[in-house]
Amino acid sequence: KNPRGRLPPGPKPLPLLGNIFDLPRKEQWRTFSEWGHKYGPISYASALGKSFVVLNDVHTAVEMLDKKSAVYSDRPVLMMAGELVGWRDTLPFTRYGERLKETRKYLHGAMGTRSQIEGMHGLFEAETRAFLRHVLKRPEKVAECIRETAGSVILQLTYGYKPKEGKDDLVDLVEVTMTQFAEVVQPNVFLVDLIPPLQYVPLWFPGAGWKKKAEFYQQTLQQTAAAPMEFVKQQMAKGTARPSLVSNLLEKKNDRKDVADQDNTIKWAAAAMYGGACFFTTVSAIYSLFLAMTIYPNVQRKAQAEIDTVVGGDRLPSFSDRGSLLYVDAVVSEVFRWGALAPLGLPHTSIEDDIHEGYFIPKGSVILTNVKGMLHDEKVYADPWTFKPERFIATEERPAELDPRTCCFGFGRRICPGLNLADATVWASVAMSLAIFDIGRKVIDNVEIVPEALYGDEIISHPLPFPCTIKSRSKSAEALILSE
Ligand code: HEM
Repeated sequence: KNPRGRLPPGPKPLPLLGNIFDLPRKEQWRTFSEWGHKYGPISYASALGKSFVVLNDVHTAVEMLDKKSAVYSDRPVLMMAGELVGWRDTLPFTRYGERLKETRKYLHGAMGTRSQIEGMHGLFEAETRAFLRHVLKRPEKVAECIRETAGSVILQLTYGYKPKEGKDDLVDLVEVTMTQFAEVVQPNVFLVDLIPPLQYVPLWFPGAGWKKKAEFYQQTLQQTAAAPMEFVKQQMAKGTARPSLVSNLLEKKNDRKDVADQDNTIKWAAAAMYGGACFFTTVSAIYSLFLAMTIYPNVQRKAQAEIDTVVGGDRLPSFSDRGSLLYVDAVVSEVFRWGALAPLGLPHTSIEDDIHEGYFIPKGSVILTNVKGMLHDEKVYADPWTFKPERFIATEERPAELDPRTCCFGFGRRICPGLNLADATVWASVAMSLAIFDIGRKVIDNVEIVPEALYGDEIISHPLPFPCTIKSRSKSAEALILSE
């Protein structure tokens, strides 16, 4: 028994090893949901001397991570991805402290307010129109078109850099870096994550191939952060820079402080924009829309009927219509809920001991939020696995169900700084895609294929590739995007 208080309930630990065999390796959210049913909203496990606290409901996560954010806003140390490859320099993996505050301030200054996001509406609309044109030409490559568009939006906002259509060196470099990231961030794959002293093994040591890999990936990451920053500096020197997050920050830079240090902070703040957090989540949200529309044709028809009534057929929906397109808005919310793009959010850690609801939470505990479980909790969402935007529209018989934004963007001082941007880009994709396209089921040998809603098991989880057809709704719909 712990002298400081009772630990939260959880699976029974083994001597020395703790719960090493209880901690799931795959689809962790599923096991964590079972713990939620068995042990309640806070459960506890330990392994190799580390404490893990799993939160299974929104209320508890808000009470701990929002209301006690000074205690719960650190991140765990990731040996391979963070320390050796260098991802700790990017915001999602930055430890709690001054650097975190400064970087978040930079990002908040660039995309934290309504008027800043409104300033980006033109870009979102133009890029979404280009996206629709690309999909019309290559409907079977919709996933690729989504990635290209997300990359283009983020690179323009961050660096004023418009990638070349087709093949672009910077986009390619970013993709390589992100693939390397996905490999090194997986838990329990690299031994050094379990046995940290292995980091001191020299490069020449037999079996230290993983260390050479870390060094190589580190160079790629450094180059990916530095190259676009150099691009902006060169454009600024020539006087041809387009306004962007980086050009603004470089102009406003406070020269009283160490300039090199500030350049470094700006470089990594910018890298956080197109790093995993922005890119993969947006891509997954938009791909989830296409998946949901393939499975649920009635939802699609309802959204299209609303667009036809409010907007008509002779123009595309724009942000000025958002307030009148209630059902479309509900589709956006349902994409965030049903898709649960970040199934466990990102882990927080506590910087001091705490007592919460009578339970002792030791300093350094890794706090895992079961966001996917929260978004599919049948106590909160009726029929949670069905894509049903109506749930977010109150009727006389029942109130609207809980807005998924209360948890899908995370909590406290680590809450997603891109949430307004994400909401706006996803809205544009939903409204404009449904105005122009009919997304339908593939027919093979006279059999209609209804895809299953299957998602990958990564930190940011994507729908697995699925068959669908995408056709323009009419010649006049086509003309609206081709006339550009
Ligand atoms: C499309 C939907 C998106 C979802 C569902 C999402 C979700 C999340 C979640 C769950 C976290 C972790 C919060 C926590 O630790 O409690 C996070 C962090 C973060 N997100 Fe997003 N995100 C999205 C889009 C974006 C976009 C578009 C950007 C960039 C423009 C972005 C940038 C970030 C960054 C930089 C962090 C790390 C913040 C920190 O560690 O302090 N995200 N996001």
